Amino acid sequence: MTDNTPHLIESDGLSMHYLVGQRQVPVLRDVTLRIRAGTRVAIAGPSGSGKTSLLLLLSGLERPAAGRIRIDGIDLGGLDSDGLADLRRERIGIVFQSFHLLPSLSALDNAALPLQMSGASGARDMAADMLRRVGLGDRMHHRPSQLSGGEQQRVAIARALVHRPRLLLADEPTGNLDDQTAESVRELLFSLNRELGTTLVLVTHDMDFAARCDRVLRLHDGALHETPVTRQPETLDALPA
Ligand SMILES: Nc1ncnc2c1ncn2[C@@H]1O[C@H](COP(=O)(O)OP(=O)(O)OP(=O)(O)O)[C@@H](O)[C@H]1O
Repeated sequence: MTDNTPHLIESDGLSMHYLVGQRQVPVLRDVTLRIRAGTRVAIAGPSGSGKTSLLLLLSGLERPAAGRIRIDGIDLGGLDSDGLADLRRERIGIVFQSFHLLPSLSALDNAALPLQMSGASGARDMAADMLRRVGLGDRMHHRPSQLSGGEQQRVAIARALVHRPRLLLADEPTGNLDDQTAESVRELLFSLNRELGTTLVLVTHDMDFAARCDRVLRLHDGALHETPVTRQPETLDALPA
């Protein structure tokens, strides 16, 4: 990967607010962002600074009040809600802090769900392959209640990656896990980034986790600042812009 690697995410002048009654509460202001394909980027910042809101914009689950977002060259502003759903189905995986698994389905059926919903053939085989990659080859037929928190988060990661998206957005993916389990999920996310080339954008309060990414972006009062990473990046020839 070099400075010539294309940008997977390009955003310019993003602003966003929530409406509380009649009042507009600003959340993001003039956020401009470039993230190169295949890199690992952490978004840090105090509680309420807009981290989750930024992920919602990048996934097309919310729309900005102003500004532009391109994912993999596609302008999100030009897509209607079906188009945004297609974009997510094809190119984006999302992992939340709470795992959002369907309790009545096995790990295999949970992981296969996005592919089954889009009518893809071989959904269960692809889900089984992804569950093996996340170390759950022997837990495929367990329901979420029969799995540990770390295992449930692995199922959620397998589900987010089963369609081989170019971009994985993860919102506090280790926030609900004990230290040891959190470390295994961090390792897993980094190894999948290396193996599959998936661009990883993660929101985290954990600065050790953030420091192991290629870049750390910090949100403060809705504005974005880059924090230099002091270590040598593991996967890049040069730090991406
Ligand atoms: N649906 C909503 N309606 C109104 N205000 C909202 C809504 N969602 C979030 N907010 C407000 O927007 C601001 C940013 O929220 P956001 O969840 O993006 O922050 P965050 O940095 O992810 O916080 P945390 O680290 O606590 O998860 C907060 O002040 C929050 O109260």
